[in-house]
Parts: sequence; C-alpha cells; structure tokens
Amino acid sequence: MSLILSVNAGSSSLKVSLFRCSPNDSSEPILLLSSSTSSISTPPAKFSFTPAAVDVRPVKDEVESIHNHASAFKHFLDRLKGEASIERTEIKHVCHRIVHGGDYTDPVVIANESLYHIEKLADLAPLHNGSALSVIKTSIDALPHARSIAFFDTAFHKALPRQVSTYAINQQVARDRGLKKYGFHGLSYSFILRSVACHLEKDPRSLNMIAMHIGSGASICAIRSGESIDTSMGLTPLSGLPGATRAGDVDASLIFHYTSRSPAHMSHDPSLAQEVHITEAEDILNTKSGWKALTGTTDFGEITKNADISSPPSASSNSCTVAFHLLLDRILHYVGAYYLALRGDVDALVFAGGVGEKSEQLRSAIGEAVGCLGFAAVDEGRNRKVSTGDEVVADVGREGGGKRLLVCKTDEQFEMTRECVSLAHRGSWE
Ligand SMILES: Nc1ncnc2c1ncn2[C@@H]1O[C@H](COP(=O)(O)OP(=O)(O)O)[C@@H](O)[C@H]1O
Ligand SMILES: CC(=O)OP(=O)(O)O
Ligand SMILES: [Mg+2]
Repeated sequence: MSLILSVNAGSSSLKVSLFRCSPNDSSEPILLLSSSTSSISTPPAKFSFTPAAVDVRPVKDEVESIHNHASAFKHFLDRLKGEASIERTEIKHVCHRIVHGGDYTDPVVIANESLYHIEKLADLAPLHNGSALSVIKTSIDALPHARSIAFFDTAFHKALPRQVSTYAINQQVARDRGLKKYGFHGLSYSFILRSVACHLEKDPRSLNMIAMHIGSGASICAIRSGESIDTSMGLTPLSGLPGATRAGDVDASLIFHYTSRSPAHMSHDPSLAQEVHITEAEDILNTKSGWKALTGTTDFGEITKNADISSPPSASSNSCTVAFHLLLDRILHYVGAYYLALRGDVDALVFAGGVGEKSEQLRSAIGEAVGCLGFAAVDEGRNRKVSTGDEVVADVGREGGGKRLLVCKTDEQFEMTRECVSLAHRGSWE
C-alpha cells in the first residue's frame, strides 16, 4: 500500500486529501483524511483537518500564521504527524492541481522543464499558477522522496471546437501568443462527468450535460458525448461568470474608463483613457471585483442570507439582492446558450462547487427558470437535504418530472489521485 497526497490550490482555498492505494490493482483510492484551508486572502484563515475514520475527532481552527498557500500547506504537513500519526516518508506521490497548463494536455512529472512551463503561464492564471508553484516548491522541500505530478484544469477542454476557442482578433498574433479560449475547472468537470455517468448508469462517452462549478471561481461547461464543447472561462479564469473577487465578463473597454483619471465620457482628451497599466487593470478585475466589490463579502452564504430572493432588485434593493440576481442572470445566460449548443439534447443540469453544492436558494431560483426547457421542477425537500447528505450525486428535481437536475459534490483531489493510480498501472511513472 502506498500513500498519495493530492493538493488543490484554489483561488481562496487550499484543499488537501490523503489516499491509500494499492500498487497491484486498480481499485479506487481509499480516502484517509482531508483538509481544507479557506479565507487564505481574507485572514484569519480557517483550517480544518478531517480524518475519514468516524471515530477520530475532526479539527477546526482559525490560524493566524497562515497568510498564503505555501504557509497553509506547511501548516497541513505539521498537523499530519500530530493529528494522524502519519510519517511524511510514507507519501510516495504528490498530485498538484495546476489551473493553467497551456498546451500541456497530459499530467507531467514535475521537473525543471515542467516547472518552467507552469511558471511561464503564471500571468494567464494570476490567482492560481503562482500559488500552486509556491506549494510545489514547499512540497519538494518537505517531501523530497515523493514523486510530484502536475494535473491541469485546461486538459478537459483540449478539444474545444475551433470556432469556440478562437477570438476574433489578428490570427497571427493569436497563434504567436497562444491567445485562445483554454477553459478551466477541468479536473472538476472530469470528476462530475464520471460521477454523473455512474449515477445515471450511462457511458460517459454518451452523456450530454450542462455542468456548473460555482465556487470562489465560477464557470459553466457544455459537455457533448463526454467532451467539453464550450465553457465560460477563456484565455484566463477571469472571463464568463462573476466570482468572489472576479468581475467575469465586462466590456473589454470598461477598464480604461474605470481607471482613467477623469471619466472618459466627461473628458475632451482621449489620451487620458490610455493611462492605465495592464497589471493594475488585471488586478482590479481579478481581485477587487465580483461579489466582494458588490457587497463587501466573498461569502455567498452571507449574500444569500441578506438578499431578497423572491424578486429581481429594484432601485432601493440592498447590494446582496443585486449580487444574487446578477449571478442568477449570468448563469441563465449560459444555460440558455449551452442548451442551444447541445440542440436541446441534455441529460442533466448539474450544480457543483462551494456555492453550487451549498446554496439551495440559488438552485431553486435556477430550477424555476429552466423549467421552460423541460427540466424537472425542484423538489424542495430533496433540495434542502442535499447540502447535508453524503451522496456524491443527488437528484434535486421531482421524480419523473423532466430532464434531471443534479448536485455533484465535486472532488478535484480524488480525480487527480484516480488518474495518478491509473497512469501508474499503465507504467507511466517508470
Ligand atoms: N452555505 C453556503 N451557501 C452558499 N455559498 C456558500 C456556502 N458556504 C460556502 N459557500 C461559498 O463557497 C465558496 C467556496 O467555494 P469553493 O468551490 O470551495 O472555493 P474555491 O474556489 O476556493 O475552490 C465560498 O467562498 C462561499 O462563497
Ligand atoms: C479556475 C478557478 O477559478 O478555480 P477556483 O474556483 O478553484 O479558484
Ligand atoms: Mg476550487
């Protein structure tokens, strides 16, 4: 038996799971423990350590000394021995989620060349690749005997149709600089695809669905015959849906008007609109926008509590009501578009990610709107229960009422580990 550690550096969190796997057969990895550190960029960070064994007490702490992903990972490793009596030397493989893999489509063993490749792409995933690299470096220092492997979010979208991945810009520049739609949350969509196929007892290669991963970063994906045919994130994880601190789609010119010293429409000097530096623009759209800019909080649960969900905002509505309905509006925009992209041949609409899995209010509101496309009406009893249940995939639509509405508790760490084991059996790491 060997141990595999799987590390997921998200924009607001670090999730780590430890699995036991048999080197001789391809049975599913067994979860030993999981840990999550959230609110990394809005301290104090919240740390949890949850052994899979039911008789071992989980730990929940606020940890002042965690201020970035690398210190969160160090903290996890320190607790591993104390809380679970696991020696670091027992860990043989470490899987790392890398959000932007560029044209890398298969997992790679981390070595100088792959590190350089991931580093070069850091500008295209400013909230992710840099923190994942810092975790990789910490991991190589702390676990020098283990093999580190990178798994890429972008890989799931590698076969996007050309008309979808192409931006309408100079094609020579686009080719030279790799400016195209890559798409993200791919490890999550892979997990969702397999899990939903199992739930519906269908071959993943014959499954059509619209899946949404709504967490601190939010995206949605149209999947036809088990392959991504469109997704809302693009060259970077900024485009598409708004997230905790990300603006999502805006008119690309907006940023110049946002940052010029006097509003461009009030000025007679057009040069004022050129003052903004690109990194400042990116920083505003990536870290100072989204729900945080609208409401002051990055916690969608808090937003939901304070929002009037029953009707769209009026001029006097509070900011949480605006944020809730704004996200709903943008999600419905994509569901409509992807329903058409799939020509109405959709097996299921799937909710996943921190918000997708926990917000029964958002699922209810989306469910109500998509009834006109033939989806089952939300069963409020099932919808309420699903957040606390332990099934990986659960129905929230009424039985026999139309196309399926499903919630999937996505698990990027499990997905990496499963693939790591499967590649090991095929001799990929020899
Ligand atoms: N009860 C809840 N209702 C709605 N949203 C919630 C709830 N609990 C947590 N969330 C949201 O889930 C988000 C985290 O999602 P997650 O997918 O785990 O994040 P990450 O993108 O860092 O991987 C939090 O920022 C919070 O907004
Ligand atoms: C791609 C992305 O936005 O990931 P996360 O939601 O984990 O931040
Ligand atoms: Mg995430």
